[in-house]
Amino acid sequence: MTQTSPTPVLYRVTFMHTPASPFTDPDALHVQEDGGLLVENGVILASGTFSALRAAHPGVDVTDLRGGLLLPGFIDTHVHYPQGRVIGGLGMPLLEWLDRNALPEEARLADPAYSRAVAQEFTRSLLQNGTTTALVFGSHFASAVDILFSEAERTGLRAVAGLVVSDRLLRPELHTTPERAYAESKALIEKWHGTGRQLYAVTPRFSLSASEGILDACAALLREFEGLRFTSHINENGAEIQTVRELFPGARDYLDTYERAGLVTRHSVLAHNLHPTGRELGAMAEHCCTAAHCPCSNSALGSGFFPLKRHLQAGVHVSLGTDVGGGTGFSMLKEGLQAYFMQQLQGEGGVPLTPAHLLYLATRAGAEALDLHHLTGDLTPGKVFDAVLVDPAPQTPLRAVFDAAENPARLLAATFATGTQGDLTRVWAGGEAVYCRDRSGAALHT
Ligand SMILES: O=c1[nH]c(=O)c2nc[nH]c2[nH]1
Ligand SMILES: [Zn+2]
Repeated sequence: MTQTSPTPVLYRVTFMHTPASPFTDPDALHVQEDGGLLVENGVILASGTFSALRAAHPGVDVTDLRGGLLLPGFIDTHVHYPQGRVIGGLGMPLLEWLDRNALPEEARLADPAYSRAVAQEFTRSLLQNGTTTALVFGSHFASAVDILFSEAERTGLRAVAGLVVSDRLLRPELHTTPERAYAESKALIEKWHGTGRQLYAVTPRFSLSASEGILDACAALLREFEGLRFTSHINENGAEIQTVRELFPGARDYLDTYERAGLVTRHSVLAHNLHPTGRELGAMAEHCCTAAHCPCSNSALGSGFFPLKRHLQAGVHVSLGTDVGGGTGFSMLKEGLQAYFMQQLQGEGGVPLTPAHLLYLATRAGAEALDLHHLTGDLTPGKVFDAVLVDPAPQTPLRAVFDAAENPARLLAATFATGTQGDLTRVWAGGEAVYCRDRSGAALHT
């Protein structure tokens, strides 16, 4: 990634963010109309009204973004790098979808030329959608994961990613051994963990495809290296859960297959968790791990409704993920809206989500899940300037709402309800403009 400019810039724009959680703090949403954000060396130095910041910093260059709405860069906590080209495999439950749709494509990433093209599409798709940090489910091939990290670092995406490891029940070319999984992961960790914006996540695909030996190899890596993250899948689909039960007769439940290997910690993010037991929720809360909720995928694969209320009541942290390609695209706006829909559809059993909840789930909740909230996830001074500008073009549905809005809260609600990638015109990662589109629709970066 190119160096950030050391020259300070004062951004003039209405901005919103959630430095706290609306699930616990009714005043979590901060709205600054005609705001100012002073950014230097990629870091936010000061924030407030534009007039106050202008008075305090009269000589600083101003970038005028009035007419738009600035939000923190989105944080997608579950997205599969090798699945961008198989979005849209509708009409199948999880295990059939894996066999017929996802795994044949994942096998193609053995070819470095193929994986480079896919990595470029993937990083571009995330940044164009305003996602500046992602917990990425990598590839089964170490060469493809190396290429992903180099593309992420080149484009400015903060990727928390790793080699996906499995040793049974997928396809032979996607299987490895505990020894090879350990050795290849270690080499990637030594090269990429903490390099630039990149971090490493130890990633067994799911217990269905992982022997105890490979889970132990994952645990050895977590013990050996500081600050690694851990991610996998859990409790997504009835047939999957039943198979895991048969494969681990000694385990109390699905979570226990990871827990007894020492894989469930503050740095663990488990995707889905649609069908948890009370014990699993209690243990997840105790270990301070996160459930990544992926509502578009859950709908597309018919996997079920996410029991958000039970997670919150148990004290389990929840973040949001697109789960491309089980999910339907890279938009965290669409994902937030689908989360809202699915809670609405549960009636009394659902949690009524406000636009503040959706913004929190799409930004700060992900930063907390990844233990990166000291760096990103909101726009308070001291944070890195990871941000996205919503600035709908004239004569578009969202522009009509923006122009008519009587208060800024309407802007946020409408952004989630009807905003698309086409309404996002600028994205910054670490203060650097990593995506920029002019009013004609021409992409100027990435
Ligand atoms: O939604 C999912 N997508 C996947 O690729 C996958 N692999 C295991 N379990 C999974 N669930
Ligand atoms: Zn997934």
